[in-house]
Amino acid sequence: MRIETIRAAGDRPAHIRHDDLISAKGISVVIARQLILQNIDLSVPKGSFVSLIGPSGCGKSTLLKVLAGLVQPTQGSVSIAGLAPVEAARKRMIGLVFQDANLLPWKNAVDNASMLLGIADKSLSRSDLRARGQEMLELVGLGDSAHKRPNELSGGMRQRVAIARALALDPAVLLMDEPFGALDAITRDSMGQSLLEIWQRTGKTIVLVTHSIDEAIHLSRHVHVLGIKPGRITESLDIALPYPRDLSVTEDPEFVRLVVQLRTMLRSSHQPGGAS
Ligand SMILES: Nc1ncnc2c1ncn2[C@@H]1O[C@H](COP(=O)(O)OP(=O)(O)OP(=O)(O)O)[C@@H](O)[C@H]1O
Repeated sequence: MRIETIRAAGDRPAHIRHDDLISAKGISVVIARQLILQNIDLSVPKGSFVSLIGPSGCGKSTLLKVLAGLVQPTQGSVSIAGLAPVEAARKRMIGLVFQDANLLPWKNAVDNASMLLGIADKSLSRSDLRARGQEMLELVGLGDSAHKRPNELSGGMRQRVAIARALALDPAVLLMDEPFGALDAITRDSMGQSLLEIWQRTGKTIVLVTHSIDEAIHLSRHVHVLGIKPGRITESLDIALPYPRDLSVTEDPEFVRLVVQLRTMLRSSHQPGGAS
């Protein structure tokens, strides 16, 4: 399955495929009279794993917020399964995970994991919520830590709870903004591997913002490189390494070749306003 990404307006395909869960067309964002994103087209097929990578400040988070309905584009439109993002979010189709887990310090892991679900569905009883929270903690490998409060959890464990909290809503799409950015290299690797396994088990569609070339290649089916000033998609790379993947994939010669290729793409993306 290929993801179509169009790099410039003149390049736009005549139609978006039916299996695209996310379809963003002609997205431009102006904030405080600054052009942050310019004419971004992005299609993400259902069940795919896509990463966005690019220099700091190029607009990756802004693009993710546009997909989530948190930022309204100045131009262009986004559809999530045919719905505007705000509507999709209202129907609990979007799960969000940020760099900071933002857990409630006075609640234990299981109550944090079910917190958003409890807000979204008032009909659920406390025991329903606990059961769902526990199920999600088990999915993220934290089944034994349900009773622990955030201050008793490591950074990686807190992020696992944040992922459990997003998954508890059973969203179609998981939008993740540098979720492992604050973790040490080894924890980050194992979190990436866990995320892959969760993705394979749940079939969610994932869009991940990352600064890590290795992480993008290890996890994704497809990587989009954003350039800076203004933020736009400059290149896209298919990652044809077969799934399931584990960390040994990083020693595969094809992985190493892709790292070099993506690094070269990223280098050019640092040139403001450079050719797409
Ligand atoms: N609410 C806002 N007000 C003013 N400027 C903003 C706002 N939101 C984003 N920007 C600007 O938009 C640009 C893109 O920001 P964004 O956070 O999307 O980039 P990013 O690629 O995610 O950066 P990083 O990799 O450092 O997290 C930056 O120049 C930022 O200062």
